[in-house]
Amino acid sequence: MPRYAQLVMGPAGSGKSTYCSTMVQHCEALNRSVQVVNLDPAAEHFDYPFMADIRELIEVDDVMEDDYLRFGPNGGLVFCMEYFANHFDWLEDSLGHVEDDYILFDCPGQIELYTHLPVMKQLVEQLQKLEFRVCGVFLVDSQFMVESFKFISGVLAALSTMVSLEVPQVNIMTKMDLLSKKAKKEIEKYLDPDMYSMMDDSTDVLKSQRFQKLTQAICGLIDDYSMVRFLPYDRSDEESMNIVLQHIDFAIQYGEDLEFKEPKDFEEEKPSGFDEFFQDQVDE
Ligand SMILES: Nc1nc2c(ncn2[C@@H]2O[C@H](COP(=O)(O)OP(=O)(O)OP(=O)(O)O)[C@@H](O)[C@H]2O)c(=O)[nH]1
Ligand SMILES: [Mg+2]
Repeated sequence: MPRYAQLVMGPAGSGKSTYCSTMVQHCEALNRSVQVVNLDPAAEHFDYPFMADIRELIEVDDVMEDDYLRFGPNGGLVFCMEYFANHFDWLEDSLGHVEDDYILFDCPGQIELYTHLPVMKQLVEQLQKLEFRVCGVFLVDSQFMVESFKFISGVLAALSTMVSLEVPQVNIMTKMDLLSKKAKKEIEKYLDPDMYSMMDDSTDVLKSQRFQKLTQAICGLIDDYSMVRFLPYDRSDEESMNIVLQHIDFAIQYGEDLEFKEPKDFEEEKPSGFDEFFQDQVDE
């Protein structure tokens, strides 16, 4: 039986830890058992129970305080993640070998982890070795998406993660509950990839014509290939959480194995029936 994993990624403060805690509560209400693993060695506060915590292995503060290493917070985090990649046996021991389990991995917010460092890809490969079906969940804060050039940078960050990890990915716009009615309407165009090329920036931030043209050209490219789309995530709206969960479940085929059992049982009877029939014919 496979196991299921969501890698919850995204820029700093995009709402990854909040997503994990609200998703666990949502799943509990649906009678589904979901666990969380903290992979952020700099994390301090959690409002969810976790099954494993990377800080048992290594913590950013220890790396920064080390007289020999002398890292700052970002370099320290990269060091921690590389150390983690060299000690995946810790992860294997912490996860155990429970079939059919469903785990959310709360990742750190440094964007370089998703764009060019190899550690996330190594983590995906390790999880696949442990029989996990992995779905990337990339979070972007909806507050930053109201101007088109900011939206493009969100799209490109999501795209570069998708390309480097090579697993199905669901992109999510978080904190929708903070948007006003007007902003919600405004943001609808960002939720429909067919509209990307038509995006027109109404703010006067984009004064340079060439910058505007570049934005439009990138939007056109994304639109032509329908490469990236976003789902809204509103933690105060069960329906929006359900839609996100359904997309992820579909991407990792959660529950498919259960549906397979019935037809298999039915088909197993058929061949033996045919065999008996043909055996009878031979006997005659
Ligand atoms: N209103 C609202 N606030 C949110 C939501 N998601 C996150 N927040 C707030 O945004 C802040 C950052 O959220 P976190 O969940 O810690 O974000 P994160 O991505 O885990 O941050 P890092 O781990 O530091 O990268 C917190 O103050 C949260 O309460 C949301 O859906 N709605
Ligand atoms: Mg966090």
